[in-house]
Amino acid sequence: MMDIKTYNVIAEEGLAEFPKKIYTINQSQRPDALLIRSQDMHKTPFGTNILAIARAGAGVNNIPLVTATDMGTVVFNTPGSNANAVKELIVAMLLLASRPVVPAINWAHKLGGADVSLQTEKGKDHFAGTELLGKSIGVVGLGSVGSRVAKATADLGMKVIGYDPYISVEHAWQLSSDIPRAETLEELLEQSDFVTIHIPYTDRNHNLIGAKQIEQMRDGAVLLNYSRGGIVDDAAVLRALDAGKISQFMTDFGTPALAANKKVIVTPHLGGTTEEAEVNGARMAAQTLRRYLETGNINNSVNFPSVDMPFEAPLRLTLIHRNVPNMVGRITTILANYNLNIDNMINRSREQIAYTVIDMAAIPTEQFEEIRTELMTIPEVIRVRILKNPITFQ
Ligand SMILES: NC(=O)C1=CN([C@@H]2O[C@H](COP(=O)(O)OP(=O)(O)OC[C@H]3O[C@@H](n4cnc5c(N)ncnc54)[C@H](O)[C@@H]3O)[C@@H](O)[C@H]2O)C=CC1
Ligand SMILES: O=C(O)C(=O)COP(=O)(O)O
Repeated sequence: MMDIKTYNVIAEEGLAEFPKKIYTINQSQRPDALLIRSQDMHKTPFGTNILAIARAGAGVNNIPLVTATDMGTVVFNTPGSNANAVKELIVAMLLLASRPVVPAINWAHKLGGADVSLQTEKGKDHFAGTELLGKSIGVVGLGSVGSRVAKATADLGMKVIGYDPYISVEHAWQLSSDIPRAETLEELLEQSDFVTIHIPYTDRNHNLIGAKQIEQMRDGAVLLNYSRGGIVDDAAVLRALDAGKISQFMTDFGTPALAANKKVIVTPHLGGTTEEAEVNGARMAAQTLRRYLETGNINNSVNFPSVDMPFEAPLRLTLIHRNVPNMVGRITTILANYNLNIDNMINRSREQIAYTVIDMAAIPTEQFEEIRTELMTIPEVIRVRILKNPITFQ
């Protein structure tokens, strides 16, 4: 049996992916893997018993990736699972930035008496807005969310300009060729009535939008941050709002200072919070976790290489080790000493870490621990697992 520990609200549909015959959920003091959303894993200790952490969602800045990698803990996310939810919220926020719908509703609800319609017609002009049609929007980051935002806003008749110097081939294909791309962030900022950010929080992206970038924006522009706090320098934004340089800031990452400012609209980290996105993310995370725990195959990892080798032999050895020369030689020498014949093998690396998967014929279960211990004597080996093929193992 393996135990999955969860943090945050994880959709039942995702948990249902774990068959009760082989998994328990939140039952063990020493779980085998974690299934989380925004839980701050920098402040949540986890030990080497944790083989993997699956983040149902996109951002992984809540997970100490270097520590996890050094411990041999594979971290996954669920690319694109909540991108439509974020896109739809961005459309809503753009509309709210253009038309004072919320104050207008609050006003309308307070109206009373027999002449409500008279008061309505007399007062509604206080709530006149503007239209999105023909306005320009700069989309910073053209990944799963940004590419969808670019398409949706183009469909609304906005003039879209994108910026993503690191765009993946897959996302570049998804992006309409009609959407022009800026060479520099400055070029995007200078041309946009609205600027929306859809990039991960990394050291490099800390305060990507600061005082200098805000100065490059159009006077009266609207800024949206539905990526992460820390990507936008909130103090610089508040100064720019007070000075009238930008007109509104809409963010999913509130602070007391932001919430106290009338030109700021704060939403409570709602981007990925729809029923559909929660189910998508939980299912995808659970499936990815199961694949890794049961077969050792890796996809959608943010710290380990992808590996997809059909599990056909009775036994599979998986080894996480440092990416240094002659590892495969040293590993196979040990296996040869046990007279073990290799059916299939794959070795992949990603930066400092490497992953070797070896398929072979059945050996007695009693030998597992001895072989595992011997392989662990190689100093660069971090973790060894021996997986039984549930179909072929005798
Ligand atoms: N508010 C919410 O609830 C949600 C927030 N997010 C945030 O949005 C981020 C993006 O999500 P996805 O689009 O799904 O991720 P993604 O990985 O598909 O796309 C991110 C894109 O940003 C680009 N990028 C990175 N640094 C950049 C920079 N300095 N300038 C321009 N482009 C840059 C990358 O090349 C990539 O194409 C996540 O990392 C997460 O922090 C995502 C989902 C929900
Ligand atoms: O996917 C992301 O990066 C998000 O920010 C969504 O976070 P959540 O799963 O709603 O806590």
